[in-house]
Amino acid sequence: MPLSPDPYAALRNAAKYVKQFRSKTFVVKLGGAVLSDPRTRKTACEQIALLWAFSIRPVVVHGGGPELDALCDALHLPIEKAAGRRITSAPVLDAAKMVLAGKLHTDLLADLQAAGVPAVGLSGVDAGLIKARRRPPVMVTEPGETQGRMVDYGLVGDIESVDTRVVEHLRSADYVPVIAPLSGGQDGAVYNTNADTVAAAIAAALHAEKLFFMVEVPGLLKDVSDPSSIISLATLADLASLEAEGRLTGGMRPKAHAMRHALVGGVGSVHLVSGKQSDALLEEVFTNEGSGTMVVREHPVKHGEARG
Ligand SMILES: Nc1ncnc2c1ncn2[C@@H]1O[C@H](COP(=O)(O)OP(=O)(O)O)[C@@H](O)[C@H]1O
Ligand SMILES: CC(=O)N[C@@H](CCC(=O)OP(=O)(O)O)C(=O)O
Repeated sequence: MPLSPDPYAALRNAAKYVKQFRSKTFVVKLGGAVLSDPRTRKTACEQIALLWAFSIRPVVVHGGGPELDALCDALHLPIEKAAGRRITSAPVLDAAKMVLAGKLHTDLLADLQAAGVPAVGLSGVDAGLIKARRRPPVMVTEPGETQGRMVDYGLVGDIESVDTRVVEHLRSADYVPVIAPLSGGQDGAVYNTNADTVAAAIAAALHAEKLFFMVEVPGLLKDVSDPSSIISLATLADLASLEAEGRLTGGMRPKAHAMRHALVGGVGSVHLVSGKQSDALLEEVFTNEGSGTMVVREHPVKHGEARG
C-alpha cells in the first residue's frame, strides 16, 4: 500500500523525496498505449504537473505507435514492424509526421497546459535537437526464432547526436519541453526514430537523474501474460538474462535497449511504471516501495533504502 493510515507519516515520507529530487531532471516517456486513451493521458499529465509543482524538472518524450497504426490503417498503408520498430516507407513517414508532430502532440500539449504545466512542443528536428542517419539494412532475430533475417527499416533514423541547447534554453525560462520522436538528417531529411530510443538519448544528454517509461503494463514482467509476475528491482544483467530467455518481446525490446543506453550513459535509474494505474508514477517517485520496476546499472539499493 502506498499510503499509510497516518497521512502525516505519508507526507513526511514523501517530503524526504521532494527534498532529494528538487531541481533534478526527470525524463518521462509517455507510451502510445497511455496516450491513446484521453483519460489515462490526462492522468499522466496531472502526475507530471505534480512533479513540476514539487520543483522537479520534467522533460517529456512521447510515442504514438498505436495512433500511427490507426492512421496507417485508415490510409491503407502497411503496418510492418521488426523487433518492435516500424518499417517506414515515405508515405508512412508522412503519416508519422501527422501523428507524432501533429494531432497527438498537440492534444498532449493541451492536456499538459490544462494540468498547469507550461509545456512547449518540439520534435527532434527542431534546432537540430536530434540528428540521425538512415539506418542501413540490419539482421534481426525475433524471440523464438533461430534464424535472423535482413530488414531494411526504410526512413528510420539511428541517432548520431543530441544537441540539447534548445531544451536548456526552454528550461532556463521555466518551460517544460515535450519532444516528438522524429529526427533530422543531412540535406533536410526527416526520419522516424523510436520514442524509447529518443527518450534514452535525451536523458543521457541531459544527465537526468531518472528516466521513466509509462506503459500499459504494471512494470517489467517475468511472464508478459501474468501482471503479478512484476519484477520490482532489476539490474542490467537481469535485463540481459530476461532478453536471452526470450521474455522481452515487441515494444519491450527497444525499451530494454533504451534502458541500457540510458544507464550506461549516466542516468541514475530507469523506471517502468503503469500509465493505466492511477498515480503509479507518483507512487514510484515518492514511496519506498514504488509501484513498478526500477532498473539500475548494477546491484543496488540496500534493503529499506530510498528507492526513489
Ligand atoms: N517482459 C515484459 N514485461 C513487460 N512488458 C512486456 C514484456 N515483454 C513484452 N512486453 C510488452 O511491451 C509492451 C510495452 O512496450 P510498447 O508497446 O512499445 O509500449 P509503449 O509504446 O506504450 O511505450 C507492454 O505493453 C507488453 O505488452
Ligand atoms: C522507428 C519507430 O518504431 N518509430 C515509432 C515512433 C513512435 C513510438 O515509438 O511510439 P511508442 O512509444 O508508442 O511505441 C513508430 O513509428 O511507432
